[in-house]
Amino acid sequence: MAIRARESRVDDLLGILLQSNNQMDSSETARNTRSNEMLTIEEVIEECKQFYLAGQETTSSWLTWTMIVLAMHPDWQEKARQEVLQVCGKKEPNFEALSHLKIVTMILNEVLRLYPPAIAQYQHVYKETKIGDIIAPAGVDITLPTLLIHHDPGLWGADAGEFKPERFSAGVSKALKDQRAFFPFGWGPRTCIGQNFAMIEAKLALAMVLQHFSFELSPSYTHAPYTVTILQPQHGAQIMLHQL
Ligand code: HEM
Repeated sequence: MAIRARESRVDDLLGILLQSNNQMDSSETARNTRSNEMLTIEEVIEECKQFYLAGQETTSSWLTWTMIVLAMHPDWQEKARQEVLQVCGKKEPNFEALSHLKIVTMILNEVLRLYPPAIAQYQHVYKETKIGDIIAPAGVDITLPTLLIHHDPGLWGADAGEFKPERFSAGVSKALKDQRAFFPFGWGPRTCIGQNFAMIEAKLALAMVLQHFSFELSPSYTHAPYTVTILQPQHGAQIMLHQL
């Protein structure tokens, strides 16, 4: 994918995300101050639906892209498998073991960078907000193009389009100069509430696949990332598994 963000706008766009989260209007504040009250049963039902919708396709897309990318890069697949076997053997990984999977975490972060399930994030401006040279009037909707920013060579280097998990070898904070440019789960007070859960889920699923199978792309696979709400492989992910 040849994707370029207009570099001069990137800082402004990132700033908008932070500032708009800090400048909630009175209705938003009122919503937050309700936090001590009991939820109604309808609100509990809506929260459950939200968890289901926000938590299922996103993690499934993440794991699908991870399988595709590791099938394309057998060297990283093998490195990840060796780490899992060293830490967990063939036993089902427990929480403690998952926290020691450094290479797996680097790979998962790099997949989130290249294939963020949520390709953009949307902010509504409640009251006029000035960020740098931009004045965002009340009522404007702002799109933060996560996918473009995650692929921007100005932020990530000339190899921004390449799968290089080693960029995350010292953690997210050291992967790039401005760590606000990596935001697969959003940012600020409304950041994804499920992100730690999702990371555990993805590590567990990937570790168990690596323990028991090697995998490669089928000749019928065509690389065509596209979005219908979530970033997905347009023609499916045809992957051949070989039991180990
Ligand atoms: C790869 C997995 C996931 C990705 C990429 C992802 C991404 C996101 C993003 C971008 C947002 C918007 C944040 C913002 O506006 O700043 C969000 C919000 C949310 N996510 Fe996730 N998410 C994932 C997994 C999950 C899971 C597993 C759950 C629940 C079990 C979940 C529950 C939520 C909820 C409830 C919100 C709304 C939070 C709020 O408005 O306060 N997400 N997620």
